[in-house]
Amino acid sequence: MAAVSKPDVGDDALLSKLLSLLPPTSSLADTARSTSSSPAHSHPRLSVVLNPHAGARQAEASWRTAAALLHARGLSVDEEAVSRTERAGDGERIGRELRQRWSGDGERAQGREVLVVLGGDGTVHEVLNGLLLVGSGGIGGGGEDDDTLWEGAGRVEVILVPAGTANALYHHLFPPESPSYPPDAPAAPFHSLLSFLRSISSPPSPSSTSSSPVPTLLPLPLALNALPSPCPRRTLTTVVSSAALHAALLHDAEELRATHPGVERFKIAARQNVDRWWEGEVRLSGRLRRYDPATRAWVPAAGSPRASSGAVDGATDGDGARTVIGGPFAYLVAALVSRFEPSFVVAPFRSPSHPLAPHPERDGGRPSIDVVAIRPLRHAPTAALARGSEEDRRRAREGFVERVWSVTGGMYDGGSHVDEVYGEGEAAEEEGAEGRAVCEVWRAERVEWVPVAKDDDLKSRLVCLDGVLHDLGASGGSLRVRAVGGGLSSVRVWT
Ligand SMILES: Nc1ncnc2c1ncn2[C@@H]1O[C@H](COP(=O)(O)OP(=O)(O)OP(=O)(O)O)[C@@H](O)[C@H]1O
Repeated sequence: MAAVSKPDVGDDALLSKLLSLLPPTSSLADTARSTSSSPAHSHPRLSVVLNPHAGARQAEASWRTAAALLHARGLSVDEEAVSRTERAGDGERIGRELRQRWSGDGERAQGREVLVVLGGDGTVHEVLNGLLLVGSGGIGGGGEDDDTLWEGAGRVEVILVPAGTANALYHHLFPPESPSYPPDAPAAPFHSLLSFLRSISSPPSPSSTSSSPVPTLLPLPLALNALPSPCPRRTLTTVVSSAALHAALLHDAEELRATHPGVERFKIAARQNVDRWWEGEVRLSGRLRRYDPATRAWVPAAGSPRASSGAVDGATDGDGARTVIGGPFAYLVAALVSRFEPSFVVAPFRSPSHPLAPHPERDGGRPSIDVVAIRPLRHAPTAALARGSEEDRRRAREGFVERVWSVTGGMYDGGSHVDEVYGEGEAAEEEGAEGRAVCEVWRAERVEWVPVAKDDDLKSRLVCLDGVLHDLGASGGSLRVRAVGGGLSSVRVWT
């Protein structure tokens, strides 16, 4: 990083507004240099990855604003430190190259690396995979535990500038319903950058920015996904691993991208798939809990699983509980973040400010994933109908659609679906409110999805990893997901 001439400022009024949100200081670079003995303040080196193709193609414009803001605070970025993705998948190459540069001998092998990512979730996903996933690992035999994450990850600080369509990770970190992050404010895309700049400024004066959120470096939640033969590979996720409706609708939504560039394409695609059910089972293990709508708290899940069909195993494996959840499923996601769109809150307990959020101390430093599922056969009338003829089963699926819409309505209503319970006599298993939950939520360390794969039905086998679709194949392959990160050695993001 070196100071360069003042970049283009597309919108001076916006720049002034952003500067007014920062504490006054003569030069942040001076401040950073003068306090370089402290790791938190050591001189940061900035690199930028920009996806010009993401979302509504606003990444270049956002970068002009971000660059101007950095420049105004004495932290300009050389053009050679800015990488633009040139095609799909390019983010991974750039992430790999950054790791190689940062792991070399000399100065770059230590100290802070600040990475500004301008794109959507897909861009973040690609860059982090290239940056963090090292070694060939092995999925067979030793399982996904053979994998290694780059040991230098703890030196990397990410600044997110949302430029995609959904920007789930960004809105998870800066929820638009929070008074601190009003979605229509000019600063809305720059909260992460502002936090970083606040962190290296002199302490705020009592009158200046006392209402600003305290800048925090938050470890990014990550999961390692192992895909089966014949194309075994590992992928890191930062948002979601999913199957069933979520994966199927993303498949159809991709075909709608050209005609419907905004998030409405996801709703159209959901309507095309909402009456489908997915056969298979989910295996949960590690530290395992289940949400109880009666007490609005986590309860231990071992010994208390209730599946509508299929095997149930509540055994303890020495590393926590192990439970098998039988299908069919109408909805199934393993979420790392609270939401998949700004106000589509699928896993509310992931939200950093929620009382049931993952908590490094309470969780003993163990990372987690929240599994959110809808199993139609937990609804007694639906289960009764589904036991009949093929035609009855079709009617059962159609009849259950309104339940799925009701749950997704709750997702758009701040995440209220987690407290939706069946009425008296409606639940297939009457075991208190926990048994009557329409939508089940578990928190686990490891999740395995074992679908009943059908040769002639791609959607029965599809999984979605941060928006990227994968076919598990027709030969009985499963998706294994393991929570990683969340600790001191993780990549962290400015919030
Ligand atoms: N120059 C490019 N041309 C075409 N595609 C690109 C280019 N650079 C990156 N891509 C691809 O663009 C895709 C979309 O990017 P990204 O996911 O960041 O935006 P989005 O889909 O609009 O947002 P979100 O994932 O937040 O909904 C990525 O899958 C990436 O591989």
